[in-house]
Order: sequence, then structure tokens, then C-alpha cells
Amino acid sequence: MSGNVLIVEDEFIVANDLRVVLKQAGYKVNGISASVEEADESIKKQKPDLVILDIQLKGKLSGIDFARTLRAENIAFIYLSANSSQKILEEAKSTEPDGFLVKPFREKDLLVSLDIAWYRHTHSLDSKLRQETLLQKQMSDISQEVLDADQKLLKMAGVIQPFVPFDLIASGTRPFKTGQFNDLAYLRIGFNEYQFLGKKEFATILGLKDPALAMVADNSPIDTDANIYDDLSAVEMSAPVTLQKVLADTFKLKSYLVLPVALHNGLVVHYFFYSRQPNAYSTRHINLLQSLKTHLSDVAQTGFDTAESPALSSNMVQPKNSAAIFQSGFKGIIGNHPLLLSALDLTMQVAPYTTSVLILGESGTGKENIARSIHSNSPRKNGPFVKVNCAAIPSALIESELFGHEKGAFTGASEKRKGKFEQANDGTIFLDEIGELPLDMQVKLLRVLQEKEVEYIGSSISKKVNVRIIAATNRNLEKEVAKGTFRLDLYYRLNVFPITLPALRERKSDIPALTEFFANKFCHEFGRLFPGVAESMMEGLNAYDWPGNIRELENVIEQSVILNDGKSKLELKRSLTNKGIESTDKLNIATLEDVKNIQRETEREYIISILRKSKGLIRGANGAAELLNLKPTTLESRMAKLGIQREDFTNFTESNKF
Ligand SMILES: Nc1ncnc2c1ncn2[C@@H]1O[C@H](COP(=O)(O)OP(=O)(O)OP(=O)(O)O)[C@@H](O)[C@H]1O
Repeated sequence: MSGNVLIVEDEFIVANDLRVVLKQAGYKVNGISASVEEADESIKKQKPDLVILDIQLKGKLSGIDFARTLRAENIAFIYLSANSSQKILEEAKSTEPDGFLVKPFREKDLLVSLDIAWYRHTHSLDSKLRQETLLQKQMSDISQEVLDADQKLLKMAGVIQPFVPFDLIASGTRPFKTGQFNDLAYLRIGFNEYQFLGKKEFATILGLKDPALAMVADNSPIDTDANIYDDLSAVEMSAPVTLQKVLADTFKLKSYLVLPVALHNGLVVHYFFYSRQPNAYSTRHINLLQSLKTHLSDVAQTGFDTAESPALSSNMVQPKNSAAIFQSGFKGIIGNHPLLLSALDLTMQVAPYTTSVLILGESGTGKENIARSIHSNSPRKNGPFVKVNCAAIPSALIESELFGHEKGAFTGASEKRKGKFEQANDGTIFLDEIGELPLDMQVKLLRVLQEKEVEYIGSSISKKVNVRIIAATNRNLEKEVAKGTFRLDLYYRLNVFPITLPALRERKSDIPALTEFFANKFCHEFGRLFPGVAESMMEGLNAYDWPGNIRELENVIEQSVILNDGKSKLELKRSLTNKGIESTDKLNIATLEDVKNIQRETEREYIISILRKSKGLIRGANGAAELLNLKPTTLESRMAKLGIQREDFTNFTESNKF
């Protein structure tokens, strides 16, 4: 990058040093400001491409305050601070900086940080602009289609969702003429699935007949401008019962945004975007919606240009059985909890671009599935998807594994070998457990990210690669940065587009669908009919906290299927209650491996007890396979996995010990 830089720093010596280094590197320095007031003046006179921003400044306002102005103006900025404490990092992070530099810093670090910041800024800005242009086009197409109002609103909901995420979208004329309730709404029930709510449905769901329905709607505040309500309980105070309050109670909504739009016939239609997240909306959303006002007005024109809405006769879009929610475009991803859907929105938003993605979430939350979805929804889908588990490769081999080696580069390198980056050429590389990468490898990875080329061990020739990078970790990388075990520059480079996956305990409403999905899968795998899940088991699954997330649930269901007799409903074979968690604490369960060990042990004990009954007989009448209703070959392979030997049970007597 070479462009205009503004330095906002109150220590003159540091600021002057920066100016010299930047000039030598070919940047134009717009000026030095020692306070937010000075910096404000400066950006009004000449807009810089990038700002280097000290956190502690002269005057009342800090760099963090100024960062909000820069964000609103879309100017890239890097923080400069003598303090990289967790608290400052957290506060600074909330302003979405393009980089962070800790004083004292080396000249090289400064230049690398500027490069990374510019990359991050232009990439996210570029992709935002591209997407918003596409949104304008889609909205214009929808407004011109010949469709009923409810169908137009449905289509619009689908295209707006990634930009203004909502759980419920509604539109209706305001102010109300009593008796003419004509709101249309869609409740989000899947990634691309919405349930229609018209007058009839509102009346049923809210338990109100028409005059009451219209009265409740009339009680609601009528906004003349776009507005955000962060706290739906505050709305409750302003009127006895409002439509917003009833909707919030019914659908557990926490915040909403309202946008009034004038129609050609003089009526005003209000669009409402409701979210289950508190503080879900900001002026950024309002600005975007304002830019779509013409299309929003055209869309509403169809439905609200006469007194009676044609959509009132519309049918409800039937929700699918909640037990079988497969999200379209996402292979093997089950569930429709709003937190999961938000992560899927981000996945679809970023998929078409080459932007690096960082997937965050506890172990077993489905990070790999998301990485695969990004790849399969990208233009690289026909290219390779190469997974590297950074935690599983011995540190001595990581470099050759990632970048390849020449023949004879080290002892044992008898052949020239391509590294994973080259194998992933024209496709995607998925760096799982990136938090485990040793520091020296982090430097090398940063180089690949910057130069887009790899160097084999034992060779000085670089090779260009065209690879999209997706990284994942279950660690808190900011903490690792503060501890000094993860490089700040690499963190910023990877963190261009973070996607956080919820833990299973945060999306418990998805447990029944996941349970049914896994139970079906394992019954099919073991050649059994699926007899259903016992109510007691479902209660146990819902009450548990799932430290191992979906992977642990999958293991528990597999175990229940194996240990089930194939006729009765599935039962839990070990206690999963929160009491169980206390006891697991006592058992010192710290990792997923500990959880798996307990599961293995339970299964082992159960199979042993059956083998005792059958006196070591596996096949035939009264054999263990029959008692367990398993194929003998399946039982034998489980026994081999669990280290159980049949011979130990032939001539079994009570004195035998295991
Ligand atoms: N939404 C989902 N629906 C159904 N199955 C899922 C879902 N998410 C994950 N799984 C399954 O759960 C298991 C664990 O998922 P995955 O390996 O992607 O997790 P992870 O977060 O990458 O774990 P780790 O951090 O340990 O690498 C896999 O078998 C995966 O197929």
C-alpha cells in the first residue's frame, strides 16, 4: 500500500519517528494530531486512507472514542498503544480496528501492520460494496415482479436477512384505521424458511379477535422516522398492551428497528425488523434500509395500495417438522436456533469471496462443517478442500507438511513432497486448531498469507499458490495474543471475517432434531429400525450441559443405539444429569478425550456384562449378539475396539475379574 496516513499521537518523539519511517517507506503523511479535536479537524480538511491512532491522547477523548468516527467515515485505522492488556484489547476490539501495534515496535512490524490493515480494510470494504450493489439489484427485481404482497415480502425477507438480520419481519400501514389490521409478517424458522403471519394468524397466535387486535396495534408507538428500540421492555412502559409487547412475549424478541416508508397513494407503511438478540440494530442498518427505500416502497405498493390487503387470504407456509431441519446449502448441518442461523448467514455472505475466515467455537461445535460449507458454496467448490490439523502434527514436521520439501532436505526426506498449501492450490486450505501452531510457524504462515507463495524446505525457489484460507480454533486467540503465544499480526490477518459457533448448551432447542438425526444415522449404520427416543432420554439430553458439544451428543446417541435391543425406544445408558456434571468434575474431566473415555468405559462394562450372561457365546441363540440385537460382526468389531476378548468369558465364573 502507499497512500495518505494521518498520525494521531500525543508523544511528539514517537509521532516524529513514525513520520520519518512512513515517508521512507513511500507513504504521504497528512499530518500529526495530538488530540481527538485536532484529528477531527484534520480529517475534515483531508480524508486520509489510514490513521495510526494512539489510545491515550491529550484532552478528554481517547483514541477509542475517535475510532467510532473513523468507522462511521469508513477510514482504516490501526491502534498504537503501550498497553496490550486484555481489557484494552476488548474495548479496542469493539471498534473493529484494522490492526493493533504495541509500543515499542520495530520498523518492520509497523510496515507489516500497515499492509495487513490495508488488506483487511479493502477486502471487507470491497466485499461489502459488492454485496450491497447486488442487494440493490435483487430488491429492484423483486419490486418489479408480478407477485402477491405476501410473496414479495417473503422474497425480500430472504435477500435482506444477511444485511439486516431478523427473527421476525413485519409490515403494515400506520396509523391504523380501527378494524383495518393489515399487517403481514414472516417468522424465521430455518436458514431460508419463513412462516407467514397474516391477520388470521396474528389473531390466533396473539389470542385476539379483530377489534382487540386493531386496538392493540393502535396502542403501539407510531414512529415518523426510522428508529431503533433496543429494549422491548421499555416499550411496555409506554402503553398498556402494544403489538410490539405481545410479539416480544410470544416470540421472545428483544430489540427491533422500524422504518416508515411513504407510498405513492399517500399511505405510510412501516417495516419492522425484530430480533431475539438485544441491541441487534445500529445506524448502519438504518442507513442501508434508507438506501433501499424506493424498492421497499414499490414492494409495499402491491399490498397496501387498497384498503383490503390481497394477502389476507394467503396460506401459511407450513413449517417443516422440527425434527428434520436440514439447512439448504449446508450439508450435514442440523438445527434452526437463531444463533446457528446467524452463523449460517455469515457463512453464506463470505463464501463467494477469497476473504480469509476465522471460525471460532468450542470443540465439537461444528467448525469443520462450516469450513466445508464455505468451500462448497464458493467458486472454488470444484477445487480441493485440504484439512490440516495443526495440533496433530509433530512440531518438527509442520513446516514440511504445510510447505513441502525437496528430496534430501532433511534426514528421511527421500522424495520431493508437495506441502498442503500446494495440494490446496485453486481450492481451500482449512487450518484447524490454528491456536496450536508454534510461533516460528506463525511467522512463516504470515508470509504465505502476504506473498501468496510457498518455499519448499531445502529450496530457495518460491512457488505461487492460489489458496483460500479458513482457520479455526477453540482457543481465545486474544488471550493467546496477550500471553504472547499467538502473533498479533497473524491474528489480525486471519480475523478479517470471524464466525462464532454457539455451544450446544446455548442452542438447546436444536437437541431434539440433532438427536433424531444421529439416531436415524446410527440405526441405519447398524442395520436396525429406529424405534424412537424414550421421553426420559430426551429429558436427560435437555437437562445436560454438553461440554463436548455436538460431537459428545453424537457419541452418546451412537452408544444408546449400540446398547439398545433394537425394539424398545432408545434409552440413556449413563446419567447425563447436571448432578452427573458435578461428579464428572470430581472425575477430573478436562478434555473431550476424558468424556470419550467415560463413554468407552460405560460401553465396555455393558458389553462385558452381556458376555458374562452368554458365557462368552457371541453368535446363535442366546449369544451376546442376539441379546444386544447387534450383528455378530458389529459386536466383534466393537469388542476389538474396546479391547474385550471373548476367551475371557468362556467358562466364566464369578471369581473372574475385569
Ligand atoms: N449442525 C450440525 N448438525 C449435525 N451434525 C453436526 C452439526 N455440527 C457438527 N456436527 C457433527 O458434529 C461432529 C463435530 O463437528 P466438527 O468436527 O465440525 O466440530 P469442530 O468444532 O470442528 O471440532 P474440533 O474443534 O474438535 O475440531 C461432526 O461429526 C459433525 O458432523
